[in-house]
Amino acid sequence: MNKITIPPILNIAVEAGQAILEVYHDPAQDFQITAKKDNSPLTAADQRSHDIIMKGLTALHPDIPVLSEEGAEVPYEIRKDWPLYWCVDPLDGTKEFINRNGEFTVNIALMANNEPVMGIIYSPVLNVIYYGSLEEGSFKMIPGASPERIFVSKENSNWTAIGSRSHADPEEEEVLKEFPVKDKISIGSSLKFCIIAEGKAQVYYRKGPTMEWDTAAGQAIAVSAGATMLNASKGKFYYNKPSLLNPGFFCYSG
Ligand SMILES: Nc1ncnc2c1ncn2[C@@H]1O[C@H](COP(=O)(O)O)[C@@H](OP(=O)(O)O)[C@H]1O
Ligand SMILES: [Mg+2]
Repeated sequence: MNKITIPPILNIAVEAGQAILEVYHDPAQDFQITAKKDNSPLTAADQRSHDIIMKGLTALHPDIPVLSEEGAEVPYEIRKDWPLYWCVDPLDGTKEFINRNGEFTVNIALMANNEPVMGIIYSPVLNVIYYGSLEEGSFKMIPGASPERIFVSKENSNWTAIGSRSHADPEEEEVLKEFPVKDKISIGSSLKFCIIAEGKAQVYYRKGPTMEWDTAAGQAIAVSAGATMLNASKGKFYYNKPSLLNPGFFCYSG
């Protein structure tokens, strides 16, 4: 097996993000929206990003399987025995992409024994990469520039909560009362985990549904920067479940 290192994966994420941007900035594109099973919009950009990531990851690591939102469904009976796999969301924040507000990301996570151990998130519009591994910590980088190490906030009071722009649940406010929250901000996509990782917000509570590929890379980056990820009952947050639908969760500083 080839040694797994982060830099070539960063290049794949940036290449995928640039392909997304070509669609995003094309004024002739009406995004060819079709309905997926969960009714979220599917665009040409999702598919282009998926193809680049699949090609890139399988060329680098032909022996590591890929579970992608845009890939074929893999039966639980097969994936349950994977010791290592990539969990990929080629374009997270499709609603934000369609609304052209820039809040979408490319997400690649390495899963070892069903835990996110490495994560890469690229925001094509911001042209910023967040990445991290449990071994080496988390970083923020403009492609081609030097990476900056990032850490969660050490703030004990005056917390900022971060939540979904398009899928917030009114009951989230209630649960957030157990944290010292003073402010609330909303943003689309896995950027929420990155903002926790760089200490600009302290808690992300999500009541409503997400899929495993929405959280895997973000969890790896946030946890590698010092955050805690728990399910909504404060238990362990599991991956590679028979259903890839996530329960509610908390991701918070410390
Ligand atoms: N009813 C539902 N069932 C499953 N996942 C849902 C969902 N509604 C939203 N999501 C997930 O929430 C993600 C968006 O989160 P956010 O609102 O934080 O940006 C979506 O990612 P995609 O945009 O990649 O489809 C989608 O996977
Ligand atoms: Mg997603």
